[in-house]
Amino acid sequence: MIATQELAMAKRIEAVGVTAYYGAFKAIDGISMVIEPKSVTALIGPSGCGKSTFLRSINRMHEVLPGARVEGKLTIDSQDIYARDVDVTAVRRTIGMVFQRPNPFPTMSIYDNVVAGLRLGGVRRKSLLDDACEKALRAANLWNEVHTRLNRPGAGLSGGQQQRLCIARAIAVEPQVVLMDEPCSALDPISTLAIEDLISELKNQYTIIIVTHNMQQAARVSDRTAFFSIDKTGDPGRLIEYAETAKIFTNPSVKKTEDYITGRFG
Ligand SMILES: Nc1ncnc2c1ncn2[C@@H]1O[C@H](COP(=O)(O)OP(=O)(O)OP(=O)(O)O)[C@@H](O)[C@H]1O
Repeated sequence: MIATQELAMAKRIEAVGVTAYYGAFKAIDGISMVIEPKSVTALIGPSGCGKSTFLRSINRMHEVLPGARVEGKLTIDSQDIYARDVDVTAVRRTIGMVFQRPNPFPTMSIYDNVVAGLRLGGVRRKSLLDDACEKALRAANLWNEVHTRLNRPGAGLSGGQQQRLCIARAIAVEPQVVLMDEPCSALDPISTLAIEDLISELKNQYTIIIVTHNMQQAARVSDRTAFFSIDKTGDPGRLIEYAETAKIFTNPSVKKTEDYITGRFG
């Protein structure tokens, strides 16, 4: 069994032949890649190529849908997160996730949102929760804007602030990996830049994987970029090219990558 403490040290992710299904439909096929610790990896590609499916395979969220399953191997620092004796809750707790639309718990205060995961994990002492709340909000660049109103509802913040609140909530439990599924797609350009700055800061501590449709964003925030694609509707998504972001955007090895990043398809 993977203990939380062991996972807390985990950083490097390796996918070997990861294939995911929704019922009989194969959505991604044979994805193999190594994601380095303390880096930002962008997943790009046309709609339906399986970026979100792959992302959700990494924290075992894909399988929560009825009929959905994952084959292949996914390891975090050599520990197989799909091994039969793995504690799935511990895996999910160790891998923070930020979604497309900010989704703070609507009836909870800002404070309660940030510490929700810690409370679920059994932390009760107020001083510990207070410290963790401040630390996470500072790390999410939100403390200065909200510290005088921690007891107000999280839903009362602007969209960009709500997304930073969701990032604070994700990092409060000190995961080593943070998955972000188009975290800026519902945000205005200023809030988007704030999140991008935040991602650049957070990578000093976390391994970050971000799905984005915005290629400028991938170019700005990521160290490595993985380009996924599908041949035609109904086919599974495949990893076409994975390399340093600068290489993908200036000198890709595969013609299909070049066609995509130059806007010729997708
Ligand atoms: N809940 C689901 N049930 C059945 N099929 C699904 C489900 N979610 C996604 N799919 C299918 O799986 C494939 C991959 O979808 P996925 O959302 O992973 O792609 P994506 O690259 O993230 O797309 P987008 O960029 O549009 O968000 C698509 O064909 C999609 O229709």
